[in-house]
Amino acid sequence: MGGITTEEALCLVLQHTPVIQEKEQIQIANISGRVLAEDVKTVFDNPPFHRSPIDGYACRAADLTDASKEQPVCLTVLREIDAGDYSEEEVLSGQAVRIMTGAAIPPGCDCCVRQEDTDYGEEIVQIYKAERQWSNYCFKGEDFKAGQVLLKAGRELGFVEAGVLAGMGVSKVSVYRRPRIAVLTTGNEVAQPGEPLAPGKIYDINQKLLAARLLELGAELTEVRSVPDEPEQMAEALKKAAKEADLLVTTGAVSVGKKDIMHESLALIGAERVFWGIQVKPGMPTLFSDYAGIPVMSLSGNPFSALVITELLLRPMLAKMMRKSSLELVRVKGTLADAFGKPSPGRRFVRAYWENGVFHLPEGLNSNGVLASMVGCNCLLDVPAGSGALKPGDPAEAILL
Ligand SMILES: Nc1nc2c(c(=O)[nH]1)N[C@H]1C(S)=C(S)[C@@H](COP(=O)(O)OP(=O)(O)OC[C@H]3O[C@@H](n4cnc5c(N)ncnc54)[C@H](O)[C@@H]3O)O[C@H]1N2
Ligand code: MOO
Repeated sequence: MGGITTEEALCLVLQHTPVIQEKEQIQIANISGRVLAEDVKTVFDNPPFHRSPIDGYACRAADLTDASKEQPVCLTVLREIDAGDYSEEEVLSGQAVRIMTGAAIPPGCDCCVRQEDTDYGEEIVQIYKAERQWSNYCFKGEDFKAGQVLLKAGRELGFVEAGVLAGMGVSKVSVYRRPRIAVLTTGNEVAQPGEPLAPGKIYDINQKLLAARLLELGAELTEVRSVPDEPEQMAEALKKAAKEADLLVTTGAVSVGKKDIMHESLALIGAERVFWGIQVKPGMPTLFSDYAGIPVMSLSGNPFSALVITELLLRPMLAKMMRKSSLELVRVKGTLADAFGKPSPGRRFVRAYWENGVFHLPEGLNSNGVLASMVGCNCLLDVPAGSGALKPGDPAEAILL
C-alpha cells in the first residue's frame, strides 16, 4: 500500500489548516458549540441582594433561642415581602416579616424560618423552632461577585454557559465565526435524491453525508453541489468556491482512472499538491492540496472511504480551525464480539458498534461502497497493519464517531 501514514497525513494537513480569527456577536440562546472569543466579566454581585431560599418568616436568630412547639416565640409581623419586592425598613428584635422564596431579606434579619415551623400568623406569628444565625439565608454575591471573569476566551459554549451569561445579564457574546466549507462531489453517474434514477446512475450519497457531518461538527456550508467529470468545469467550480470558503472538500475522481479528473482540475487552478495516497484502507487515494492558502481535501468517491477520512483528517482540521478540543478524536478499547474475516496487510478501519467495552460488527457487508450497514455503528475499529483475520475475544481499539 503506497503513500504516507495517517499520522504523517494529519501532520501535513494541520500545517495547512488556518485557525479562524474573525469574531462575531451572537445571541446567547445560539451559543451551543461555539467558542468564546473574549473574556466575559461580571459587573455586579449575584444574587444582587441577600435572599430567602424558603417561604416563611425572616427575623433575628437571637430571638428564637428558646423556641419550641411547646413554648413558641411570638413575633410581630411587620409586612409581607414577595419575590421581586424590596424593603429597606430594619427588622428589630421581637419583629419578623413574612417572606417568600427568592425575596430580598430586609436589614436586621439574620435567618429565615420555614412556614411549616410556625402557626402561619398574619399579624403575630408563633415560631416553633430555634434557628441558627444565617440559616435559610442566601448571601448577596454567593453565585458570583462583581469583577470576576466567569468565562474565559477559548471556552467551548453550551447550555450551562448560556444560563451563566443570562444570570450575568449578558444577551450577546463575541465568538469565533464558523469555518466556511464548500463540498463538491464529482461523478457523471450521480443523480440527486428526489430525481428519478436512470440506468447506470446512483444517487449522490456524499453530498448529504458530508454536509450533515460537517454541520454537526460546527461548520458553515457555503455550497454543496455536484460537478460533472470535466476538469475545466471542476477547475471553475473550485475557483469559485474558494472565493467564499476556508476549506474545500471534494469527493471522487482521485484514483487512477481516465475520469479521475481531480488531479488535472487542481493543476489547472495552480493548486499545490501536498500529498496523494495514505497507507490506510479505506481512503487510500486521498489527495490533499493547498490552493493559495486554502486547503483542498479530495476524498475518494466511495461513501465509506469518504466517511473514514472525514473522521481521520477533516474532523481534526475543524478542531484546529475552530479551537474546539472536543472535536479531537476519542479512542476506546475493548474486545471483539464478532469475527472479521479479511486480513489487513495495511492499516484498516472497520465499522462497528461499541458498548461496555465490547465491539459488535454489523451484519451487512463491510465494503467501501456500502453504507447501509453503517446504520447503528458508533465507531471505527482501528486494525493495525499486519493483522490477520480477527476472531471473537480479540482485543481491539477504535475511534468513536
Ligand atoms: N486500477 C485501479 N483502480 C482503482 C484503484 C487503484 O488503485 N487502481 N483504487 C481503488 C480505490 S481504493 C478507490 S477508493 C477508488 C477511488 O476512486 P475515486 O476516489 O477516484 O472515486 P470514483 O472512482 O469517483 O468513485 C468510487 C466509487 O464511489 C462511487 N461514488 C463516487 N461519488 C459518489 C457519490 N457522490 N455518492 C455515492 N457514490 C459515489 C462511484 O460511483 C464509485 O463506485 O478507486 C478504486 N479504483
Ligand atoms: O481506498 Mo479505497 O478508499 O479502499 O476504497
